[in-house]
Amino acid sequence: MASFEVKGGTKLKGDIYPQGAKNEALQILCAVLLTAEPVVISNVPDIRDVNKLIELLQGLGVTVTRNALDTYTFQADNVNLDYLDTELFVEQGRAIRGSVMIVGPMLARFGKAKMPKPGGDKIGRRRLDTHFIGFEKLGAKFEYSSDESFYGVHADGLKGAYMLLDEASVTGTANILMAAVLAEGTTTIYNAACEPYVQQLCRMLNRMGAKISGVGSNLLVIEGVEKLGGTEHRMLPDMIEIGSFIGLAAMTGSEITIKDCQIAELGLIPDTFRSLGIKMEFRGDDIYIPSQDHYEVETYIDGSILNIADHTWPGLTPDLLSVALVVSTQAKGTVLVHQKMFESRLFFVDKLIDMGAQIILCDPHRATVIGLDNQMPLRGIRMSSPDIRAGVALLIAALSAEGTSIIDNIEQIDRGYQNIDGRLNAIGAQIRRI
Ligand SMILES: CC(=O)N[C@H]1[C@@H](OP(=O)(O)OP(=O)(O)OC[C@H]2O[C@@H](n3ccc(=O)[nH]c3=O)[C@H](O)[C@@H]2O)O[C@H](CO)[C@@H](O)[C@@H]1O
Ligand SMILES: C=C(OP(=O)(O)O)C(=O)O
Repeated sequence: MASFEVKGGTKLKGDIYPQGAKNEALQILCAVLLTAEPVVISNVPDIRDVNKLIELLQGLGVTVTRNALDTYTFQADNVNLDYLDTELFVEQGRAIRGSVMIVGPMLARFGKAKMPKPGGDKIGRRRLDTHFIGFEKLGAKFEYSSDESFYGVHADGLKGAYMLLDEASVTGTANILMAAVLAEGTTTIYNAACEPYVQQLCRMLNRMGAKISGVGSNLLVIEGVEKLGGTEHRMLPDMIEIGSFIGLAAMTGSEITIKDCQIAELGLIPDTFRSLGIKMEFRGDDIYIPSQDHYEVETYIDGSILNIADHTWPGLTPDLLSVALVVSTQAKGTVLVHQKMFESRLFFVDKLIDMGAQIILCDPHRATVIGLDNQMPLRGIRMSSPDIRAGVALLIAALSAEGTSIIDNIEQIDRGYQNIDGRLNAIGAQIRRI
């Protein structure tokens, strides 16, 4: 288990480039299984979860060529279905959440797929019913072994169908979509998730020859095709990383320019941080955050307390609530943070309380943060990162704190943030990997 030693209290200054989007990458990489032709993907982040998925694809027989640091060619012309029965596959599948999205493409192209209960953050219940109900609607037979926590599907041929998803699951929508593109006839997915990750997947599949309309909405209509071909795809910058950098700049009083953000794809993210009083300017496609000693939380028109809550897209992604919460600890004012989707994602606040933050955890989903207005800096402590986003929130807290902090279990941060210590040290942070 690796740790970060973080010397806090230093202002950072300079330009930083966001990596390619982790959650998009996990979908896009699974989509390479839909064709025997080469698929070239660029802006691939060099992070643990993505690298593990690439290893899994290699295990399945996909030829992977690294053309440049962030660019790969994938060719799935010799997929080995027996690999699904190996212990290595089970181990790789269990390690990451994104592995579940091999099921849709495998089912569509080879008529069968199986999957151990996937990994990912332990942030509450993470059911997969939406995925498998969707496959069943397309005509697949579903089997579940509760002893081994193994999910399996098989079909002689998928048939298009109408479905109203029981929840707008991000990975569920991607998975069903990847099965439906090769199904016979028309599939309609209503209550589809429409995060930029899913929109990007739709655009890529259409370039491969799929016929998907309604991209960006919660009603996707897919005319099945017989075959898909190769394509080239570039990943969007990681919107969660961009939000994390905005929070980091505010909390440490740093002047930072986040480069090439594809601002049009960020939805409510900039305005959410603005509502905490954080100033920022859009300069072309860069986000410039000036050094600010104070930031004051907005209240609503009727004077009531600001509420930052997650929602399916185009609402605020749940993956940024931990960062919004940590930034609120030094704002002027009070914020109610409401994590609706996951019930175990706010428990990390006990570490912030140990550092001196004023937070009341109302229940597993809600925390009230009473901002300290930079009158009392947080104190460095030893802590452990429970999940990827809490981990980065703790890193931001440690960079703002007086004294030295140790953050253990940084493998969680490495799951989704590429060389975060190196990149932040380049603009003045003092982070040592120990
Ligand atoms: C690899 C990947 O892409 N992971 C992301 C993906 O996970 P993932 O696709 O696993 O998450 P889902 O969208 O399926 O669901 C997330 C949680 O929200 C609940 N839920 C979801 C939709 C809904 O309408 N109502 C509802 O209550 C689900 O029950 C679940 O507890 O989307 C999540 C929600 O944006 C993000 O936190 C994860 O980072
Ligand atoms: C919850 C997350 O990831 P995963 O779904 O891979 O666990 C996340 O990216 O914040």
